[in-house]
Formats: sequence, structure tokens, C-alpha cells
Amino acid sequence: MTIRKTLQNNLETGRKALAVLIDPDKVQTPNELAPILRMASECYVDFLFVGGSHLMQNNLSEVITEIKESTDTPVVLFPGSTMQIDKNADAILFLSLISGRNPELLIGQHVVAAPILKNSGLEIISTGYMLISGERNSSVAYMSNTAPIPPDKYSVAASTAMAGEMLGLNTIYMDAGSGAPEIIPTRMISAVRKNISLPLIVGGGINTVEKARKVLDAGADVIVVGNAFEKNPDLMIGVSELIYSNNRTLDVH
Ligand SMILES: CC(C)=CCC/C(C)=C/CC/C(C)=C/CC/C(C)=C/COP(=O)(O)OP(=O)(O)O
Ligand SMILES: O=P(O)(O)OC[C@@H](O)CO
Ligand SMILES: [Mg+2]
Repeated sequence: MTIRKTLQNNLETGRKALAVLIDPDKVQTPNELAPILRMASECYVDFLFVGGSHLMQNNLSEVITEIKESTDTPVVLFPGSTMQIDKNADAILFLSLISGRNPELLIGQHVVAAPILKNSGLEIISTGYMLISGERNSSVAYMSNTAPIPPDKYSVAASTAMAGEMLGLNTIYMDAGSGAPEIIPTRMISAVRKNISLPLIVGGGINTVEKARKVLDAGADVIVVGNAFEKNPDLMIGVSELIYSNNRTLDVH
């Protein structure tokens, strides 16, 4: 089954999913990934997202090879640019930065990437990527040269997601930015959830089980955790149990 289909089924059944974000820049040699990959294979992890807003090292393909050697969990590229395409992954979030007004990130890089992706064998998951601002400027906001949506503008967020759905995108990804001190306000997540019927991915600043619960309860279908697992891989146990306990209840019925 494709990842798109899995996400669509999850939306219909109420299943939730956990994506662990691996930043290739945070490892000097691929074997440094061992602790996080071991933890991910022991926990209930649905996807491994791989990418960064800006990569300093040219090690994406090595990192993906290492991941593929140690786990069957689907690897989904989460690219900051067209340079982050690797056909050994399973899928790619084909991000269009719909919260911004930078044409390069709305459609420009997509035109460049399209012929390469077409022959890559990667599953393409078109994704309306929405940055939400917090008290700190995120790497993505800076790198993309775009203004994120203010955290109290719920109707702007909902309308942006609705437009993404009407344009035919497969998913919406709301991101507070990597390492954000606060998660996206739950009222904003709910406002988006109520107005679209696409799988909703939410990430940025999820660094406790309680924050993960809030984001899931507000309506996220997939939560993405990066920084917190890099600092403390053991946190994956609690967060994945939260997802598992939600999904297990659904299996019983
Ligand atoms: C069309 C293709 C193939 C590429 C373009 C993709 C687009 C439009 C990207 C939009 C903007 C962007 C730069 C997104 C990057 C998102 C990302 C991988 C964030 C991961 O977090 P970091 O911001 O790297 O975290 P750290 O600051 O912790 O390193
Ligand atoms: O690193 P964290 O804060 O978990 O963020 C994950 C991801 O949504 C960033 O783009
Ligand atoms: Mg990074």
C-alpha cells in the first residue's frame, strides 16, 4: 500500500502515526545513527523523515543507505531543497510552502525537481507546507525568506489549508519550526482540522509526551519529532506508546 493510501485510511479510521525526523547534518558518520534507529525499530514508529532546511554535509545518500540497512520503516524525504532527493528513500514530501509568498518554494523548485522525481521510483506526496511563527525565528522561515503565519491567526491558517486542499494537495503539514520552544496552538490545529479532510501532519517543538498528546487531541494525524529524540531517544518510548494506545483501542472494535 502507498503511504498516501495509508494516511488516507488512517484519517478514516482515526489511527495516528509517529514520524521521527532524522537530520543528516547531526551525524558525522552514519553509524552515529545507531541509537536512534535502534530505538525507532523497538518502538511504534510509522515513518522516518529525513531532511533539513539547510544541509552542511553531503551525506544524505549515506544516511539513507544506513537507515535502509537497519530498518524496514518507510523513509520519507523531507527536503529543504532539490538537492535533497535520493531514490533510495521510499517517498518524498513534495512540499509547496503555501504559508509563504516565495514563488521558488511554491512552484519554482518543483519544476526543476519534476523530471528527476518522475523517474526516481519515489512515491510523491504533495504537501501544503505551512509555517507557523513562534517567539523564535525558525531556520525554515529564515532560509525560505518567507513570513510564517502568526500563531493567533487561526482563520488565516484554516483558509491556507483549505486552499491547499482545493488545489488538490495530498496532505497539509503545519510546522512550528524545528526546536520551537512552543508547539503550534492547539486551537489553530483544531481550526485547520475542522476545515479540511486531508491527512494533517504537525511538527515543531514536540518535546514531551504531554505536548504530543495535545497535538494529537487537537486533530493531527501524524506527529513529527526531531530535536527532542536527538537529545533524548528514550522519549520515543512514551510518545510511541501514546500512539500505540490510541491505535490499539481502534483495533479492538
Ligand atoms: C520541490 C523540492 C524537491 C524541494 C523544495 C522543498 C521546499 C519547497 C521547501 C520549503 C522550505 C524548507 C526549507 C523546508 C525544510 C523543512 C525541513 C526539512 C526542516 C527540518 O528542520 P531544520 O529546520 O533543518 O531543523 P534544525 O534547525 O534543527 O536543523
Ligand atoms: O525538531 P522538532 O522541533 O521536533 O521539529 C520537527 C519538524 O517539524 C521540524 O521541521
Ligand atoms: Mg537542520
